[in-house]
Amino acid sequence: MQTLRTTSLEVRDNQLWILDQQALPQQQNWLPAHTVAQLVDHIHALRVRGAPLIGLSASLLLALLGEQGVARSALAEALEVLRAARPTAVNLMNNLDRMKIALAESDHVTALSAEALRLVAEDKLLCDNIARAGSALVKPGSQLLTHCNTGGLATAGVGTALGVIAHAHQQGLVSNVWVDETRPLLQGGRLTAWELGELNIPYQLITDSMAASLMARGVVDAIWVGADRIAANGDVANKIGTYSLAVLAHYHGIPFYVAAPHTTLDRLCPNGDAIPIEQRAASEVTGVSGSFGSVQWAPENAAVYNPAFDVTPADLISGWVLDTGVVTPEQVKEGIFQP
Ligand SMILES: CSC[C@@H](O)[C@@H](O)C(=O)COP(=O)(O)O
Repeated sequence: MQTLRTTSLEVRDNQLWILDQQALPQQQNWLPAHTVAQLVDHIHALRVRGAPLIGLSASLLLALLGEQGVARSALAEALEVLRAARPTAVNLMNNLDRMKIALAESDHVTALSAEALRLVAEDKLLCDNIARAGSALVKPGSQLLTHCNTGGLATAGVGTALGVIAHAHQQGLVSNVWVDETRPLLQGGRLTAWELGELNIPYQLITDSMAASLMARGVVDAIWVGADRIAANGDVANKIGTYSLAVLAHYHGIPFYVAAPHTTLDRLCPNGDAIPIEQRAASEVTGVSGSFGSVQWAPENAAVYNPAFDVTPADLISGWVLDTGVVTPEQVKEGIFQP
């Protein structure tokens, strides 16, 4: 396969490499993702993360394994193992559905490579379209608040919600970005802060619990988040903490926007209750670990509840900003996301 490089994925010497998103921003380590076991381990550990990126990494690896001569039956098994790597983000399943069709073609090796490269190229375009559609909603001088990481690290392009913010900033519309640190794994504090710094976009990092008082002070003009799955009724699963922001935004009369590619839409999922929510290890809540090592502050054997995502009901969402344009609450109520 041709050499390919995004912010956090690389195909070099016919092998897949990933930028370790757990070591960022202190270290920029490119790690091999040459086997299914390696990639699944990276996905579990969130070294590869973000709904679009998970799907793209799995598709590229399948294509590369095909080129290396792995048998069609073994590729089919690999596809199912990859599909189960993370349950909430539907982009993984959507991308692998397309790879499965390629796998069934007579020249499956060529078809898999072409499809994986097409998915990467498409994702870049989807991000650009989302950024353009979303920035039209940003008012001059805005202070925007975002949660988790939805930038170039999480996609093959400029990102989703963060792509909107970056595009709006280029147009001179953004005066400040409030970055939720995003407990427990700190994707905001580590990754979004790093990306905004690289892009020279002014931001201030806050702990998640500070968002309410900022809204009460009137210094948040809009909230922009990504999505891991959008159900047919418009409910959205996204990083834990998103729902609290939506409730706060509703109370304070602040617009709350979800930005995502159409690959995040699951028309067959009727509502948020039907979205599988990943439960994660207790150690993520009892302490913190990273390139600096590990610290635990909770008592040994503390009982922990650690869902990775929550569901924001459609009623709290002001607009779904897709690559196809802005979808309004009225359109969602009329059934635009229904099958
Ligand atoms: C463009 S990324 C969209 C979502 O995947 C993002 O908002 C998010 O919740 C990521 O969660 P993560 O657990 O870091 O993969």
